[in-house]
Amino acid sequence: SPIDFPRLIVRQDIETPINASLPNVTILATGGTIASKGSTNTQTTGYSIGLGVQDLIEAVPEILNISNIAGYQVSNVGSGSINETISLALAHIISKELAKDEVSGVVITHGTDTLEETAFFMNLAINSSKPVVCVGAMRPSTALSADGPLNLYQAVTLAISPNAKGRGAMITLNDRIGSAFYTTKNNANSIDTFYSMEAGQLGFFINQVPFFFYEPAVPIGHTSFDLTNVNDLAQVDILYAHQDMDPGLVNASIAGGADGLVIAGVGAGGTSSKFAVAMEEAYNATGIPIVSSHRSADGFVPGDEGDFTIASGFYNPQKARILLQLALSTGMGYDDIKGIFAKSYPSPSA
Ligand SMILES: NC(=O)C[C@H](N)C(=O)O
Repeated sequence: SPIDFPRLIVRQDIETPINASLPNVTILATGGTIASKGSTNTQTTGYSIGLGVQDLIEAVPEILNISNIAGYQVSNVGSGSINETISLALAHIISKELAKDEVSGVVITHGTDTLEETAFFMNLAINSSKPVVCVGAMRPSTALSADGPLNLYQAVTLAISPNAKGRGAMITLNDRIGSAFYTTKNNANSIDTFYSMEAGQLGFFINQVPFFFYEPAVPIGHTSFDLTNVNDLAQVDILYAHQDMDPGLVNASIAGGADGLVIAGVGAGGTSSKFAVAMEEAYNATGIPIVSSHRSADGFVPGDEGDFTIASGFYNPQKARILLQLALSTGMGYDDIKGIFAKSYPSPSA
C-alpha cells in the first residue's frame, strides 16, 4: 500500500495566514547539513542534525512574503542514509502535491552528499511540468556564513518561477541552478560543489531572481517511470574498480541479493581481465544486468564493452544505479534496459 506520511505542518501552524494572492509551495525535509547544528559558530565539521522542517522555514521568514508554505518531515537523516522507503515516499508525496492545481512547485531539503541521486530519482519518477527543486547546504545552520537560508530562499523562488517549468528536477546551491540529469557533487567540503562539467548549468540567481541560459529542454535519453504502484525497489550495488580488483566481489554482491550491478570502472568502464571474466560468468549464469560506468569524475562509457555489460553512456555510477533500479523495479526486461542506457549517448556509428 502507498506509504502515507503525516503532513506535519499546515500553513496556519507557521502563523502566517494563507494569502490567496501568493503561490503555494510544499517543502519536504529529509535532513542533511541544512538541518544541522554545531556547538559553535566556527564548527563546520562533526555537527549533528537538529532542525525540523518548521525550524528551516522559520529561519527564512522571507519565504512567507513570496509564497504560502506547507511542509512535510519525510525523514531527518544524513543523506548517506536515504533509502528506498524515503525515496519512494518523496516520489509519492510529490506526485500528489503537484497534481493539486493550487501547488506551484515543491522543494526537497536534503544532505548534499547524495542530493544528486534523489534529484535524479525525482527527475525519472515525477511526471509533471511543475518545478521539483532539490536544495541543501554545505555549512550547518549555526555556522558563520551558513549557506542554508539563502539556498532555501532561492529554492522557493525557483519553485514558484514560471520560467522553471518543464525543466525536470533541478538542484540549486550557491547561486547555481543545475539539471538533475547531469549535476553532480564535485567537492566533499567546498560550498562551490555542485556543477556539471560538460553539459553546464541551466541558470543562475541574480539578486535572488532565477535567470535561465536556455529555454526549457529535456535531456537526450530521458526516461520516465510510473512508480504509482511501486513500493519496493530492486537492489543494485555499485562496485568500485581499481588495480587488481577482486573478482569475488561479483558473486558476493549477487549472493547479498543484488538484482543488478553497476561497475565504477577505470577509464571508460574498464576492469581487470579476471574481473571481466567473473562478470561474464555471472551474466551467463544469472542474466542480471551489469552496467559499466566510470570512476572518473566525468566522461562517458561507449557501448563496446561486450555482450555481458551494458554501457552507462554519460550516467555516472550513482545515477546509473538509480536508473537501473527504477527499470528493474518497474519490470523492464534486459533489452529494454539496454535501450534506455543506449538512447542517452551517440551510437558508435553516428
Ligand atoms: N553537506 C551535507 O549536507 C553533507 C551531509 N553529510 C549529508 O547529509 O549529505
